[in-house]
Amino acid sequence: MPLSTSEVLEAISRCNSTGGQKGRFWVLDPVDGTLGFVRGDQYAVALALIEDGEPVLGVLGCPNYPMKKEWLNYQNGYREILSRLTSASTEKSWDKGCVIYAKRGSGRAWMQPLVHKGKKFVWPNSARQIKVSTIDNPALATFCEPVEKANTSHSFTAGLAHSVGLRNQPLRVYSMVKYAAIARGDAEIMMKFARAGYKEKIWDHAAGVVIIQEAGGVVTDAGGHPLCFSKGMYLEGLDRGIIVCSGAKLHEKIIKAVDASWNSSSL
Ligand SMILES: Nc1ncnc2c1ncn2[C@@H]1O[C@H](COP(=O)(O)O)[C@@H](OP(=O)(O)O)[C@H]1O
Ligand SMILES: [Mg+2]
Repeated sequence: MPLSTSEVLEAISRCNSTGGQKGRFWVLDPVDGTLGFVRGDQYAVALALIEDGEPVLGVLGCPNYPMKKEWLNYQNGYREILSRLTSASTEKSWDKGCVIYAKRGSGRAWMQPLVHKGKKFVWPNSARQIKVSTIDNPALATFCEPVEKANTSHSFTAGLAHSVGLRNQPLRVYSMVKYAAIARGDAEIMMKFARAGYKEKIWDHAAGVVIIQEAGGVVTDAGGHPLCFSKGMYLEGLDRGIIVCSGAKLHEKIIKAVDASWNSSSL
């Protein structure tokens, strides 16, 4: 039986899990990419179920995911394009927003439109399976990274991109929509190198990790180790940064490039 609004709110307010290696709990980031949200750009509603320290279910609601991948890019003026389109008579046909989800071990990740134009949604309806990109040539690959300079080192990733042979400009996107973009095959790589001392939170990654893995991709820290969701609210022991790739070949190249350039970086 579905829960009422007040029952859902009551359940959310309990929020008493401290995480850890045992047990089952939900991780919710109600607005991931707060800056993207307030700027009318990309943001995500991210939900994951963690069982015995492993994310087993991931759901990403991406209300502003655009029709064209290029419009994800903050610097391409997505907001301006969007406002021009929505102010014109095309508003009704503007098709944006999706929900992406996956269950661990199923080998499948799914995407469906966020809005069903009044139709009752009976799964699978218009849900379709998504897979990561098959591009493994760095010259053809696109990498994503946070928009905010404060959240990652753009100069370090520019150096990595150069040494690996990535030629495309980075796709700078707010929030876990970056994970969604890779799961959908709209980009091949995500890199995030936060400043020393910043501790990544489990709710900023858990849903994305399940979705990427089930869509055929790889998520590790910069040492090539899986992210650890069993030590409470932080990704404890994270080695330098987070690397998400559509496949093992690109992933290996990035990890090697990080090792080669880390000591001479100022991070
Ligand atoms: N100084 C910092 N370095 C790295 N990440 C940070 C940060 N400050 C905040 N963040 C995290 O980065 C998330 C946004 O991701 P991105 O930079 O990829 O758009 C924020 O999620 P919220 O917006 O939910 O707080 C926040 O958890
Ligand atoms: Mg967040």
